[in-house]
Amino acid sequence: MSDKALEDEVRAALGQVQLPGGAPLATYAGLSDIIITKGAIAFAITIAPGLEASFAPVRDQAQKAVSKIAGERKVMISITSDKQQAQKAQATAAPRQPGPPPKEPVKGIKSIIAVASGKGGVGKSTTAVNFALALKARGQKVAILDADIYGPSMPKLLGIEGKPAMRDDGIFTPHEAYGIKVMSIGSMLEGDQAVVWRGPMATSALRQLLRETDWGEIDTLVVDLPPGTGDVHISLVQTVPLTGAIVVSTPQDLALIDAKKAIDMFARTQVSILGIVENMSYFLCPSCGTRSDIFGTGGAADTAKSLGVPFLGGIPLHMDIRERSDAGTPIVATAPESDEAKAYIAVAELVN
Ligand SMILES: Nc1ncnc2c1ncn2[C@@H]1O[C@H](COP(=O)(O)OP(=O)(O)OP(=O)(O)O)[C@@H](O)[C@H]1O
Repeated sequence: MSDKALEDEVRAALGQVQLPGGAPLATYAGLSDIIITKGAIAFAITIAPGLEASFAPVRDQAQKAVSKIAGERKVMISITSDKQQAQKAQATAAPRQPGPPPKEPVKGIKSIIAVASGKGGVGKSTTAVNFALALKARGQKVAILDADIYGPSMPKLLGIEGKPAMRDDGIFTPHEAYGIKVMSIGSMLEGDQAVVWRGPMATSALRQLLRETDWGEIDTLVVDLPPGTGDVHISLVQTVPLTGAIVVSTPQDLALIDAKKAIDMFARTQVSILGIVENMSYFLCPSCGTRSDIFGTGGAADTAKSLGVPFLGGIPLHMDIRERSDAGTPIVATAPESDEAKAYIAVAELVN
């Protein structure tokens, strides 16, 4: 069936779902575009603030109705509140719940650590995967959630292919690599879809990947966040209790300015900063082992000090880190005795 035909079927199904006032959801002004990908059907329902409770059954009914025609695709429906809709929806408004909804732990997961960076390309994902593997090497049960909608890289970094399996009840069974369970938002995206997945779609996908995955018993879930600060970060910090965040930066000043912004965002949302990791901190000559501080190392340590957050150490710029990442054979798993791997293990030791 073509995507357009499937979209029409979804709309027809939504015609059978009633809003609190009795009108069909299909014609509701707050219904977003319906996005169809190979792995998912996603849309958002915008409501007035305070109507969350009365729209929860609408979401459930829509989920059921669309799931019937979704086949293998995951159905992702997010409810998002918008002040501009407030007046329109006033007539059916339910009493407003005071304060934000409580943070809910994720079943089976003891601790969640987010890995963030102020900007792209500083080595956040490489650090996240090797940090997770270092925790595993220290005896923990570890999982990774790749929430980087702009460049999901866990499938490549861990040599994972295809979509995760889904049980009959719609719950994902995560991939497994090097003894770590892995879910990536990349399995829901196709090509260049990050742009349309911004906002409600991305947060809805994050919620489902977190909550509708059979993680088993996990000591630490490492979440690889998108670079910068945005919807995915806000959604994560508002909905799950985080143990804390690690911010990755390169030694250059500019990257550190961005890192400060990321730290500020976590501070404002009461997430504790576990520390800053300085990536590509120094160059280790592959043939003679000589260390050169080509970027002027120490910037992250100074920034950490001035912000009163821990400095977790530096990771060398080393060809082996890049080559093994590209090959899906991360250094901590495949060369744990190397100095580079030891740098990641030292970070894990400081955090845990
Ligand atoms: N310490 C390192 N030494 C050598 N190469 C590295 C190092 N860290 C990361 N890289 C390489 O730098 C590139 C960017 O790394 P990575 O994808 O982890 O960055 P990122 O911050 O997650 O980027 P994005 O924001 O695009 O997701 C990759 O090719 C990776 O292999």
